[in-house]
Amino acid sequence: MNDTVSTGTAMPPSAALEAQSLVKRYGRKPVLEGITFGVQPGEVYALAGPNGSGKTTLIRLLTGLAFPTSGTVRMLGADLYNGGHAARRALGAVVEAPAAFYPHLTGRQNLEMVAFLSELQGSETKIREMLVKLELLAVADQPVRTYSLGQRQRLGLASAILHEPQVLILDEPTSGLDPQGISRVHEILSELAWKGVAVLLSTHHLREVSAYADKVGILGGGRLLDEVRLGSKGERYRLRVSDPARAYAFLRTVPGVHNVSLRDVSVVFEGSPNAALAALVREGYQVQFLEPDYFDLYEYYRERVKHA
Ligand SMILES: Nc1ncnc2c1ncn2[C@@H]1O[C@H](COP(=O)(O)OP(=O)(O)OP(=O)(O)O)[C@@H](O)[C@H]1O
Repeated sequence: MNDTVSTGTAMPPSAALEAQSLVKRYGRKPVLEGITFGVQPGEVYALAGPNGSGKTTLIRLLTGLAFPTSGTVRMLGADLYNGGHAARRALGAVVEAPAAFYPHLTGRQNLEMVAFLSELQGSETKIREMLVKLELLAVADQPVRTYSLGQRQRLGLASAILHEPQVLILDEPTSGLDPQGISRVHEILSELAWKGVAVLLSTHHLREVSAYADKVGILGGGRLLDEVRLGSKGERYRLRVSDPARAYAFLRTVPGVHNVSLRDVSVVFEGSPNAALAALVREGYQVQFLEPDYFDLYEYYRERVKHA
């Protein structure tokens, strides 16, 4: 496993969204087998997994659209299945995107309907703000049936976050969006997380999501195979040097250089690249290259799913 990430399924008690030992069977067919994980306030958690691994089923359980065979889901500490209103009030969600809307009503009217149903105060201003944020103002007064897929996706997100939920759950929020739409959604989700919202999304786009997710849960065969915490990028370096085994041992003694490891014929470390380079050159090593060591989530995922 890559050194820039850490894994584990331990769940601190302060998670805004907590799934505990979730099992789902259809008849005798097991779809999810004992899923336990949590999403903290301010965290973006991406669920990844091959087709049929159970992402949509898990999202349906987490949003109360389906019931588990056993296990619990808590939203801000309230039980989703028995706690009723308290848990659901905290939740905003788009499951099976794009969300369903009244096609003959305009985008604005659809949001008014959502605001009415969730008894939102001051909704006119909030709806306008949301239309601006999601870049839908120009089409706000057109019927939704005339919207493109990207516009529907953004309207779905608008309706999910209109009541300012503390937990946001989205099934593939960027599928069908163009690059500009994708980065707009990223910005919005990052901003919500920054404000303390716990965001859970499912995705097939690992390289895209690794740019802004804090954690990735890898589902495979109905189990949570791994959780990957994405480290701060650009702090690790990799170098190729003559006699890497000896250089590895030497770098471990250099001040300002830490967490040194040997990966194949490369030496990987954290800390100051200048300190490492100067020390190696001073000792007579020939350094062929030194570069930032970016963690490739996609490659890691492929290996993890292959060996599951
Ligand atoms: N209502 C159902 N009855 C029986 N089996 C079901 C039902 N819903 C889902 N399944 C099965 O559960 C498994 C997981 O399906 P799910 O849709 O959750 O996977 P997914 O990871 O979301 O897949 P994809 O990436 O293709 O969307 C599949 O084998 C699917 O056939």
